Amino acid sequence: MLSGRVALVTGAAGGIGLATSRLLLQSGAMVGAVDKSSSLKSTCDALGEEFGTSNIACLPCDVSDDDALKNVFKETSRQFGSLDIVINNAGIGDERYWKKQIKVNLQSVINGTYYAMELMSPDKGGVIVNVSSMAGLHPVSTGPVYSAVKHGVVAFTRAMKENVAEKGIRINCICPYFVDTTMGRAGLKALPEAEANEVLKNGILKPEFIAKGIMDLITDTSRNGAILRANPWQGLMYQRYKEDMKSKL
Ligand SMILES: NC(=O)C1=CN([C@@H]2O[C@H](COP(=O)(O)OP(=O)(O)OC[C@H]3O[C@@H](n4cnc5c(N)ncnc54)[C@H](O)[C@@H]3O)[C@@H](O)[C@H]2O)C=CC1
Ligand SMILES: CCCCCC(=O)CC\C=C/C=C/C=C/[C@@H](O)[C@@H](O)CCCC(=O)O
Repeated sequence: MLSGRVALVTGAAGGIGLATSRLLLQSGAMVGAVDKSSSLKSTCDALGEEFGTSNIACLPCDVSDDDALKNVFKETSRQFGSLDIVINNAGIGDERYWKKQIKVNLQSVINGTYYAMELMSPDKGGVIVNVSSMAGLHPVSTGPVYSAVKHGVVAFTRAMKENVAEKGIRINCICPYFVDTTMGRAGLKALPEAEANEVLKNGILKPEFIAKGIMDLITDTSRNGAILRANPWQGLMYQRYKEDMKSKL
């Protein structure tokens, strides 16, 4: 389905980013895997074993370092000959380091979007998917700065739809509920008991389910500026805004 397409995934060493990288490779894409984790190399080696070493580029990088992020975007395009898909996924969820949250969870998404616009070819139908959170739609008292930056990811994605469309690119966003990853488990642990029990009652999503939602945003060429919610009781569902209703009248 994505044969010959080139993707860059940030936060690819684990969790949602790893699940998304695997699904992209299974679908025939080549993947530039970006992460600051020391486990990135072993992850890429394993993916190379399974999908072919020529289809994966291991690109260590701290996405909050603007120049380093720009370099891995350029390297992905250089190594594979183009850049068609960008998944701005890397993120942290720790209010003790709230300034770092702003840099990792929002600044890197903005930078990644602009770098993608510079490198994507206007006639190849590029697509950017930004990973926000349910906290990007519903403020969470235990994560005020996390909520703020994730709201920013949603707003930035929606605000950029016309700007990217001028370059033949689409930009979309996914907002997951709790997902069974390192961050998700830590976030759950940090909740007051009653709230944690509520989350467990609602259910925890699998990273592979979010990867499928991201794939939908990549392959559905009708979607630009779309906000896709992912929760255990409704599955994948597009957020509706009044301009969507107007356009449907
Ligand atoms: N797990 C969950 O419950 C939810 C997660 N999300 C979002 O999904 C995205 C992925 O999170 P998960 O896979 O759950 O977390 P995770 O912690 O399992 O994976 C995040 C990956 O990003 C990498 N990373 C973190 N900071 C980085 C930096 N400065 N530079 C490069 N790589 C960096 C980590 O090394 C890790 O491999 C994040 O943006 C998160 O906010 C959204 C909603 C729910
Ligand atoms: C600080 C670390 C957070 C861990 C990673 C996440 O982002 C987990 C998800 C964060 C927030 C969840 C918010 C839940 C809100 C509920 O009150 C409910 O109203 C959600 C409604 C579901 C929907 O709108 O689809």
